Amino acid sequence: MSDQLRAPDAGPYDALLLLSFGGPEGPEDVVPFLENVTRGRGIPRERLKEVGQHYFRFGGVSPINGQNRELLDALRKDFAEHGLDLPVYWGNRNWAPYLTDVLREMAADGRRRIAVLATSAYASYSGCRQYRENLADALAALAEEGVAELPRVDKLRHYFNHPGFVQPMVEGVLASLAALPQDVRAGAHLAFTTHSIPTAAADTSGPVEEHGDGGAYVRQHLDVARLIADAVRAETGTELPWQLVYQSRSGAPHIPWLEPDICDHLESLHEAGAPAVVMVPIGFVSDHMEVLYDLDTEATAKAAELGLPIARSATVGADPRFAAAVRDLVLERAAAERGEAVERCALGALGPSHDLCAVGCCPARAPRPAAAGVDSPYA
Ligand SMILES: CC1=C(CCC(=O)O)c2cc3nc(cc4[nH]c(cc5[nH]c(cc1n2)c(C)c5CCC(=O)O)c(CCC(=O)O)c4C)C(CCC(=O)O)=C3C
Ligand SMILES: [Fe+2]
Repeated sequence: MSDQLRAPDAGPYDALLLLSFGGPEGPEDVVPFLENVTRGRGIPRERLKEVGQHYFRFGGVSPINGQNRELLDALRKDFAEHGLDLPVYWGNRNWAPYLTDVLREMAADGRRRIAVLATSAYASYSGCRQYRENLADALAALAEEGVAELPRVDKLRHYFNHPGFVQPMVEGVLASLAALPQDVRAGAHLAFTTHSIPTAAADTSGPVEEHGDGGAYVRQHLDVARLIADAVRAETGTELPWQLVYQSRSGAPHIPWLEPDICDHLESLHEAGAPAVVMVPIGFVSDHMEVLYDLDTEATAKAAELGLPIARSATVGADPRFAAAVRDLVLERAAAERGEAVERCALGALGPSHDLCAVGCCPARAPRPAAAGVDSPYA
């Protein structure tokens, strides 16, 4: 049989779990959802009221669940088209379908070795370890219930620099530039945006060797921003000025978070005479609430007030190239787990991210058990 026809081997994995944030599906879900998200996180009441309003503006429905359903469809379609016989499940950290429930279902279906794709592409406590803690919590809950054989969960590596994540965003930027008025296009600024996090969390993001000065979180985002800016220059022949900026700040005002905020950045650009801006939300996998509210609503209104032409480029969402990248990540990890030599696909200067988080990678403020790392209590 030719290579093309041989079915790809996902062994030892017998399932893929799409693990996401979760979001409300109606007005009555909003407050309990926010309580789930912020339990023990010290978010001021005022901020919660304000974020609740963002959801109510959209009928209490977060777009994230619909986007995950589309991604599930894209993954199943891609796997079927490539002869990869691997069932795909979906569970969330903060809303139904809950992670614990889906892992219980997977165990009952006889799944023993699960590859996990988190809908978060970069290192950080919020984007990586917190998902691993929730996996450990879910396994602990199943053990408590007396589930005899707990499945083993392996979280797939960070994919911020995988071409299947980067290339759709390059196209998105080109499309946004084309949508700007012709006379301002050539001078447009690219504002790459991601979720602000406390500077202390950024500085300790990634493995211990990468701590300090924004840590792996900032370096990974800068690498992706540079890759996209370079690809756009190669395509348009114009070097557009760019900067990495932040959005969706939360937490108490006296705690430092990554800055500048996108809205302050728009003001500075306007003052400096920038003719137009494309916002590029590289920190997010789909157009969820942070993108629809903080960029498409708030920042877009700020730009209108300044008279600054603005566009927002697409996130990868359910792009077939992203689905193919997920297949690549599963097969890469499967081969590595079988002890085979693997080629790991990665663009940019940083190289492919690690499979297993080391001790001290993206530490929590208060240490808790986390699965899928070198010190996981669930081997
Ligand atoms: C790095 C990062 C990502 C990207 C990685 C990833 O995707 O995981 C992300 C994604 C998301 N964050 C989301 C929602 C929220 N995040 C909050 C709060 C926080 N996020 C933080 C960080 C991140 N968040 C942090 C440091 C906090 C402060 C509280 C704490 O220290 O933990 C709050 C509380 C209210 C507020 O303070 O904003 C909400 C409601 C949704 C769902 C959106 C939807 O419904 O469509 C998604 C995808
Ligand atoms: Fe968040």
